[in-house]
Amino acid sequence: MSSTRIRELANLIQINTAKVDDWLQQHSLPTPSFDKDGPVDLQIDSHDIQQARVTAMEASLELNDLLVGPTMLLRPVLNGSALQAIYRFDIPSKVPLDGHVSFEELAKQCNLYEPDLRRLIRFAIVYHRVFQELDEGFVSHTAASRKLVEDPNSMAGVGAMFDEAIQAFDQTVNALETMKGPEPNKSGWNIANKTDLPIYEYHASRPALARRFAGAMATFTQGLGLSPKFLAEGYPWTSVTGGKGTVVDVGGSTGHISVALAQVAPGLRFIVQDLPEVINGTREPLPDSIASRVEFMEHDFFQEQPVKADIYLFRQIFHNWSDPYCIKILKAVIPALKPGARIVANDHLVPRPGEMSLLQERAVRDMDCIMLSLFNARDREEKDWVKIFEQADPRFTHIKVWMPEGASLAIVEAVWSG
Ligand SMILES: C[S@@+](CC[C@H](N)C(=O)[O-])C[C@H]1O[C@@H](n2cnc3c(N)ncnc32)[C@H](O)[C@@H]1O
Repeated sequence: MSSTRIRELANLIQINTAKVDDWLQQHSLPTPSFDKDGPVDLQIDSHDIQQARVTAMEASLELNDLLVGPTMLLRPVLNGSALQAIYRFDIPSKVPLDGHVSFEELAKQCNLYEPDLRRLIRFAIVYHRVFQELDEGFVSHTAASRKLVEDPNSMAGVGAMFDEAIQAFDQTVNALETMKGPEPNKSGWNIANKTDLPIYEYHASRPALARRFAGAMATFTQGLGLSPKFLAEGYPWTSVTGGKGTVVDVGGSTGHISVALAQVAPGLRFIVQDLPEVINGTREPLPDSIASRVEFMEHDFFQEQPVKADIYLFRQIFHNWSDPYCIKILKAVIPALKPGARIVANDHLVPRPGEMSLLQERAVRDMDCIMLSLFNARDREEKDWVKIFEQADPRFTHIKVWMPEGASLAIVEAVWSG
């Protein structure tokens, strides 16, 4: 098998970590650990061993970045200004896909002071691997920055995260301190945007923001374990419906999930419901093979559900709302439910401590805290899911929660026994 960069890095990590470890043992120094009594600093006074330590650290960072991949590298670090500027001034489209552009020229095109633009770009280069500077003073693309040119949803994701969400994180503790209650307009996002409107109502009169948010949703479903295939393969769509029937994709945004599901369940019809500004905004193009089975409909899920269906899918909906609002959403579906109809939710499942790997648990805690900052809402543990169904109506029965193999989102199912 030929050597690749990732194998080379793994070797570097192996060799240099062994050098550090041998040296620490020879000098009877404690091994690094997160234990309460573990060493606060590694006391390495040998230049060579210090060098081995740095080599192992850098190789592991590069290996991490290569294995994580460009999409995930576009996610936040502590300072979001570089990616915010890249979004705000649409910098990726100003860098030629082949060749390069000077900082001076780029600054002119963005109407920015060149030293400021240069430092922001250099931050993005080292933190996000967005752009590179192969010749000093000249900017060219990397895979991540090219993705921002070629994939408008990725660019929308950067905008939603760095030109909207990150400002809400800053205000979250202020919101917790000064605003009490379950309402969706009591969040850090509300303080940051100086508005009493909840985020979706605020977006309603700002179609560009609504489109950006919908585009961001579509790109964030490309993360590890978030592919629609986990929902498509992890739920028995065909057996539950006898192979034909209707699925309402409530809050289905661009329809990207229904498009994926329609491909695995050829007998099912899908109705994607969302707010008017989303339904009339960016829509997923429908492949010919499924176009006749996927429809779009304006519907506010706090109003009575107008469609009688077999399954009502709520993917990443309930985590945008606090419990009393989730209960209202469920109650609004009840008039349309026939016995045996299913509610299927697809959301993160908050684990008990230690139940998931560190990386998985970080992803869930990350999303849970984003829900807090933007919506004054939350992700839920299994018992919380059971509780909201029981509180909405005791005729929701057979409540089951499971995690498809490799998925990041759990499937929650309740059957209407009405
Ligand atoms: C987090 S996104 C999830 C989108 C999609 N289900 C997915 O999994 O990608 C939440 C969606 O709920 C929609 N939404 C918010 N309030 C709504 C309401 N009152 N009625 C219908 N849809 C709403 C938003 O427009 C958005 O598309």
